[in-house]
Amino acid sequence: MKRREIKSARGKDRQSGSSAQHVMPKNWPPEITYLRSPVYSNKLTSSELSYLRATDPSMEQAQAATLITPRTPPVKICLITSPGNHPALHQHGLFATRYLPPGSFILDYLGLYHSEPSISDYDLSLSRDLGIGIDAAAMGNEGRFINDYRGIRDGPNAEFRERMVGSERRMGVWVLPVGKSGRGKGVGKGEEICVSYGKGFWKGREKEAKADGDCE
Ligand SMILES: C[S@@+](CC[C@H](N)C(=O)[O-])C[C@H]1O[C@@H](n2cnc3c(N)ncnc32)[C@H](O)[C@@H]1O
Repeated sequence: MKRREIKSARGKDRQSGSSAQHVMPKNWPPEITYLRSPVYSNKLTSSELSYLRATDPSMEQAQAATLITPRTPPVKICLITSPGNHPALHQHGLFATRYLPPGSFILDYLGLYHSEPSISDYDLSLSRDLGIGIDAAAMGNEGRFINDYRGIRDGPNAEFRERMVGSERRMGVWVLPVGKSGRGKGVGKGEEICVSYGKGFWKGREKEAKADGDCE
């Protein structure tokens, strides 16, 4: 399958092999490559590649109604300047540009599909069993700016869930469904989109901080 990667050029980008133009999202960092589809590490084994590109009929069926990927996701990248107690103050976050109903698809988390150990803050697990992750540290899309809900709101309003796009496995970001508790209310226009990174992410951070402290 041919991959199309978009390279930065004075804010406006051209898709290679196509005449389609794509304007980079506002506030996109120029040093990060903006992607519209995943990039595969050349170190992935053939069995890892077949997992990533396998056709899983049950998933395809389940996602049939949501397979159309909007060209421009309903999000914006914002520098967080307020409130002053936001835990990611002076970093960026991802915000909804319109009301997003419960259970709706927002965008895919794009980056480098790889299976090497990583300590990147932007590495999202795609298969724990195979050790495959999606690292958006050096390349990715708006998904890399989604913050964890802790310290921002009572709970997440979005979640990561796998989906198939054709025969390609992706990690999508979805608005939380209404759910049994009825807490999934959707994401309001202008509201920050937050997921749960999982306790493991923050435990790993604690360990790193402790190890750093031990060296002082
Ligand atoms: C995937 S990035 C999210 C985007 C990041 N804020 C940025 O501007 O690039 C993950 C990093 O964001 C920060 N972060 C995300 N959620 C956070 C939270 N709830 N509290 C503190 N830091 C958070 C942490 O530094 C974390 O390593």
